[in-house]
Amino acid sequence: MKQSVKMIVGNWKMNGLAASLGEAEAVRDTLAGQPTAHRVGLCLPATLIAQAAWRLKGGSVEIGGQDCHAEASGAFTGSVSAGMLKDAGASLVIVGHSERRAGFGESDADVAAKVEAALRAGLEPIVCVGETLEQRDAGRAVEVVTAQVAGSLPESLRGRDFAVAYEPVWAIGTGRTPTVEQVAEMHAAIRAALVEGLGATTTPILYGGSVNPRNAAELLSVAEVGGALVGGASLKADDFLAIVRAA
Ligand SMILES: O=C(CO)COP(=O)(O)O
Repeated sequence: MKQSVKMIVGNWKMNGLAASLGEAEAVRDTLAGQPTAHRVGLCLPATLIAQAAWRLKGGSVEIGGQDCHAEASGAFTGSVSAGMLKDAGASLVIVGHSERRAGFGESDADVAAKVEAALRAGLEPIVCVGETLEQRDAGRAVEVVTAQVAGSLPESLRGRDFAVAYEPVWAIGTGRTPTVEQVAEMHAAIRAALVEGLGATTTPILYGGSVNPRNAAELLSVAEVGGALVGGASLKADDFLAIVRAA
């Protein structure tokens, strides 16, 4: 199904200081003057969320975190809980990003536990899946991603608001993107897995990986692409807004 309202979400990763929130304010101001039908969000470093919530108050930009702990509180030095993100002003949270899966050893079960924590805190999770180049070259992309969907999305998501982001690991930060045929194949497989597992027929499936103002319109026009999860190009308001306009 082609979804008309898209979800365009920026992931700033470990980038940005208080001064960088000027870019977020520019996004807010532009959307105030030229409203869009699409949902627009920015997933910020945890340190900026409270200040962003205050500075962007009243605008249409949704604020999110980039990860959360599976527990609500406790002796987990350095970690941030879903409830803390919510308390700071977030409404979204990315979970299971490949940089967390690879760099921090997060398994599908770990991701599912974080999804549960996000739901308990009242956050809308954006659950990331995606194959490595090695897995794609071995012809296993659909199998790998289907297994990630089955393992990372708990039954408690049934009927809840959430999104899935398909982010092929080899497309992240590389300037390389899959062909529209590859995107269509992967998003169709993810939709089938979502319908089978959770009856989720309309949950947005975002595409992420080297989305930029030049390729956004083509990627966002593919069947079952319900939006974009944008890394590097979300750091500058002009680029991010160009992607929103391309949707
Ligand atoms: O990982 C990503 C978003 O979560 C994609 O990053 P880039 O857009 O920088 O490739």
